[in-house]
Amino acid sequence: MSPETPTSEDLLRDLESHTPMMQQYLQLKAQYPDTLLLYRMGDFYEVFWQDAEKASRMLDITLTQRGQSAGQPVLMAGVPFHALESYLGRLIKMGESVAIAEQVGDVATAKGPVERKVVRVVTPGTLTDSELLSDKSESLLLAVHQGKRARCGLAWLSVTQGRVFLAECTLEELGGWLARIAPSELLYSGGATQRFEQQLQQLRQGGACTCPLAPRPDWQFDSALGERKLLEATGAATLQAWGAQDLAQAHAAAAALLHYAEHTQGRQLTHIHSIQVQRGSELIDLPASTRRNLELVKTLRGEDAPTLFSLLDTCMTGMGSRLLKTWLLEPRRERTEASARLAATQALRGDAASPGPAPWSWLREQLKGVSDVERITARTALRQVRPRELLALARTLQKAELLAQSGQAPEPYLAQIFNQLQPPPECALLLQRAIAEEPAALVRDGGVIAAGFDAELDELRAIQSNCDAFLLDLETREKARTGIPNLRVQFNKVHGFYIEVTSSHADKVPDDYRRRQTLKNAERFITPELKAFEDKALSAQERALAREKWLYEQILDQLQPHVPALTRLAHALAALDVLCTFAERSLTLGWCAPQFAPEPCIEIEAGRHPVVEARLAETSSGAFIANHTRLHANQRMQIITGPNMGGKSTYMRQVALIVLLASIGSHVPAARCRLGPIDAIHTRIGAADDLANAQSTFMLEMVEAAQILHAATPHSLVLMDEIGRGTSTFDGLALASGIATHLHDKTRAFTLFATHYFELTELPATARHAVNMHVSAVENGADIVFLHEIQAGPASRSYGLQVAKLAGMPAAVLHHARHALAALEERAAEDAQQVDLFAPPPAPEMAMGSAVEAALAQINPDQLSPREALDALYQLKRLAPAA
Ligand SMILES: Nc1ncnc2c1ncn2[C@@H]1O[C@H](COP(=O)(O)OP(=O)(O)OP(=O)(O)O)[C@@H](O)[C@H]1O
Repeated sequence: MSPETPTSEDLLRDLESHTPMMQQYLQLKAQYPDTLLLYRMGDFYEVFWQDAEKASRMLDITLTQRGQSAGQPVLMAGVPFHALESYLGRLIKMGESVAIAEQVGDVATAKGPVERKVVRVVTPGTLTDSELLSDKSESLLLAVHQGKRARCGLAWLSVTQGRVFLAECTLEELGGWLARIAPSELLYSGGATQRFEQQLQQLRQGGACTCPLAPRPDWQFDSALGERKLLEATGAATLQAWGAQDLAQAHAAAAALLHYAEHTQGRQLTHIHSIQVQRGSELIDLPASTRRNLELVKTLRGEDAPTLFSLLDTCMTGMGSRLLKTWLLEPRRERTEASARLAATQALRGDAASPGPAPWSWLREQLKGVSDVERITARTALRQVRPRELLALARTLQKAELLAQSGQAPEPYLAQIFNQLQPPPECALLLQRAIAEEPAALVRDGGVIAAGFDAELDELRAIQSNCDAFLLDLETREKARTGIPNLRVQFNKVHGFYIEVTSSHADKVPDDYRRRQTLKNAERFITPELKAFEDKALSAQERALAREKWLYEQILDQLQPHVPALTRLAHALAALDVLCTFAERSLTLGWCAPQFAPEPCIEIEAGRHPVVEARLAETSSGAFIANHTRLHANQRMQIITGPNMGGKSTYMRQVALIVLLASIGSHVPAARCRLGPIDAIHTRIGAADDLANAQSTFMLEMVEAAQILHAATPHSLVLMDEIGRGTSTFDGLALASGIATHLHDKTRAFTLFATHYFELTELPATARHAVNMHVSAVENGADIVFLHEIQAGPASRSYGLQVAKLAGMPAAVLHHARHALAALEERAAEDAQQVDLFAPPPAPEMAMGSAVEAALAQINPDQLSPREALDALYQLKRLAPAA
């Protein structure tokens, strides 16, 4: 921003001295100080001063200077009105918010600048336009409240859904929540402490969320206000129905959330009909690192494919794709829902022996072309819906009705879905009757309401289309009445309708003809009947348009009560779509139904990595080798060794993916799968320098490993891939052995521990719940052939040099390395003094005189009130040795 360019506050101070148009602009801008304000001027949207500089930089549009206002040169930049959506899309992608001021006054009657109003505020987290939204993902707005005692309140919603989500967590857990919710925009209080704000920024930089952070006024984060707003939005008397009554911190966040959402939409959100409270303890924990490492929805390079989601998502509708993504990222620990989905999928797969297409295939045919009922419903509630969307909704409701009737499903979960597919009858009927077959894109263009819906509109339209017939009819009648053979009834724009009689027949003109215009050889007349017709015809078009607009508003009014039922219907369509997808994927990819077990276990027979398998098939690079996994209460850890490129990472990831797929109620890429309770999937795989956060590869590795050791439980699945490789061999080995021992003895999580430190294969000798596994490879002369089979026992060697040869390492380097390796192995054999890596260490020494330190260690500053903090300080003072 150029330092000379005045800010809008500077300019506002001198409001009176600006031109009337700039005064109007500045007054509007004052209401949206942090938002780029696009100001409609004729065929352009203009931005001024600092906004102009910003927009010109971001959109690469020309910055111009035109005239002066209050002695200041006016800096401006503009975009053509017809290209607005594409510019908006770009700005939103860059995290910018945009307010759009349209001309709302009458240009003809306005004195001074035409009245303008901000009609829309488009922000990354509150998008509703289908052109700006991705079909396959939600755009979520999240508000975070800094509560007392290091607690946070969270409230989030997608404006295109009818549900608000609430949660509360500790400050430490916030990163995990942000990663899980993945908001498009995050609101926090401008009154939050500096430390809290820094923490948010750090989480953002650390990749927990990538969206813009927007501070909002502190008063909006008010718990009582939030509770009231939630009650108002849902129309409920109490929040108990959703178990959302005792969440004061989350209510405070909800207050700011709803306030902001309403502010951007310019109206109350009337389509919020339910609240969902999310408790961390109900979901299987998938930390950000796990989502990333398992490439659930993004590849490690940040692309959309190939990922688990891209492989799974053959949904027929955007609603289905979005729901599938939600299911995938929010697996539940409790298995009732997953079991219901599995039973439904089984029913949809059908019976191979029965004739005709399988249920899933027939249903997917019906789901083809189904419109985005969820978003159309939200846009209806927000009164932003376009005529063609209503037509699409009408057609989908017809389809849904057919589906509802066809679905005589004995399977209870499907029966419940089919039940909800029944559209509200009056709603379907209303839309069928009201909307024309091929409506114009916008109501203001007319031709939106169907013929036969409204008598008055039909009459107005009839006047326009029957004009010619009426005039011919009148001409015939008048010719007969007056006996003037060349009498003509005509119309021109200046004089309107008239009857023209040549001068030679002037004597036959009847008394009721009034002269309108005299020409050289003719006279033009008007009659009371023609005058009445003229009045009707000339205003008919305008009146028809006005009538259509009014009727459209009436239709929107009548649709409002159906919004909850339509939201349910949308959800049922989406769920049906995902379940059909589960059935299709299961059959196409040869997956099996998992079984849930009450006791701790992960048993997989012939498991495969679905994405690697698909890629091998695509590139015809051979078949994927299936592998078994057996983990249970007495065998909780596998130490996996074997050559580079042998398939260790693939194997570990496939176990995690199978566990996740089973947990969401999908079939899994295996011949058989039995799964006990799971509360988290932790992964420590690979390492990428986190330069943004100033963390080295090794530091990041240790931070992630430490987090896992703190968070994992006996019901967690932990993948550790080559821990310790980022530092010197001894440090790395020592740390790896410590971590493996801790996971085995203390955490007792199901652990897959891949390593190149052969020393670690000694662990199972003393750790009774650990076993050695290795990926097989065979040597073929100087080359190596990977078999990718997981077998019992430790690997014999690591084949690093052979892999380097495969990678095209120069022969001279390999020659050198072979010599070096031989020398190293010889020396190692000579001083092969056994070091017992797994011998228990002596108890850590208590440092002398550490009473102060011990007391300090007990203190958690985030959980102290100011009073308690002061007391603690006095206590420390007392403990400190006298100086
Ligand atoms: N079970 C399998 N069947 C067929 N091909 C496989 C299998 N597992 C792995 N591969 C192939 O081998 C490649 C390397 O696998 P992976 O990355 O898992 O090896 P790794 O043992 O972890 O190697 P490193 O120790 O170097 O990390 C994969 O990209 C895949 O193409």
